Amino acid sequence: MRTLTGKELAAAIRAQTEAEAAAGPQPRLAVVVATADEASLWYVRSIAKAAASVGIACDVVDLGAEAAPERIDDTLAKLSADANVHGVMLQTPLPAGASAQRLAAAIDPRKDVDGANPLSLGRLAAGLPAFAPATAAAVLALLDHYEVELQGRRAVVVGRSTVVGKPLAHLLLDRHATVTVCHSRTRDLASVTSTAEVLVAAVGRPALIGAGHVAPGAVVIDVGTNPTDDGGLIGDVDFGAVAEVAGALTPVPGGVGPVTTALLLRHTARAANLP
Ligand SMILES: NC(=O)C1=CN([C@@H]2O[C@H](COP(=O)(O)OP(=O)(O)OC[C@H]3O[C@@H](n4cnc5c(N)ncnc54)[C@H](OP(=O)(O)O)[C@@H]3O)[C@@H](O)[C@H]2O)C=CC1
Ligand SMILES: Nc1nc(=O)c2c([nH]1)NC[C@@H]1CN(c3ccc(C(=O)N[C@@H](CCC(=O)O)C(=O)O)cc3)C=[N+]21
Repeated sequence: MRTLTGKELAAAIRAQTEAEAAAGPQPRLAVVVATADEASLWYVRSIAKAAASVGIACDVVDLGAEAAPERIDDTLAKLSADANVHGVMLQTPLPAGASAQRLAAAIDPRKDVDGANPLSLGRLAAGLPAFAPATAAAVLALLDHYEVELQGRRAVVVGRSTVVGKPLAHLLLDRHATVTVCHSRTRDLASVTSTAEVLVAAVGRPALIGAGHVAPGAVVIDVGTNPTDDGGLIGDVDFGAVAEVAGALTPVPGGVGPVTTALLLRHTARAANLP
């Protein structure tokens, strides 16, 4: 079994991004936050730290966990109109009553470095240039880095969120995989996932995917980052059990996560250099 780690790939992407960022005016990313969710805030801090390390300016605009949707909308619109800001990201989760899908429409698609605007998802589905959500792009980047063949192969994505599952299904289709998407209403999940040559879990349920869900030799990508009681992190895949069956598997932590952060910064540098 090959362990597909993401740290080295993330470092390589950051190095490239540092060079891209240095080639023009300093890129600036604005991260809009309206949550007290610890995992989400951890991600924001790691974005800020990684941005500093590659020469990208990062403003965290914290509106507080009680922010009204109108205020979030207004903030996104102002940042989208600000010529000094090249990338705008709206962090999830959001306060009750606020819809990420609705609010993200206020992000200028040219600055939509986490592919959250419905226009970005539509363009992705249509095969037009757009920023993909960094997490979905990270799954593709890992598969490419480890030279996993996609054309003609059976790929199964578990999860259909706008941030991960849906855009990822389009990216895999675009690479000529035969794609099946599963979700909470899927009947007999294991019977579907065990047909996958490439299996991606993006659910948010600790160790949902066990040995019985995986075909021998399959490539398994674990997007899940579920906090544990002792302050650690566990994926959607039961690593120990699936490692006995799979041909290749990403670890959590140290798999998709670091690549996600690196790609968000790459997108920001590219947004700053758009003609
Ligand atoms: N490493 C990284 O960079 C990132 C990691 N994540 C992590 O990925 C995971 C998924 O995130 P996200 O997509 O935002 O989550 P969402 O909660 O938005 O979506 C979860 C999806 O999983 C489906 N689902 C839930 N339970 C089951 C089940 N028992 N069987 C099959 N499908 C199920 C849901 O189905 P339905 O649509 O029917 O409700 C839904 O489509 C989380 O652990 C999150 O922390 C997220 C973003 C980035
Ligand atoms: N609009 C939006 N887009 C997102 O992409 C998004 C979001 N909202 N809200 C929160 C989730 C979560 N997320 C993570 C990204 C990287 C790691 C990551 O790098 N984790 C490290 C380890 C962290 C640790 O050890 O605690 C790793 O996997 O190695 C984790 C989680 C992005 N998210």
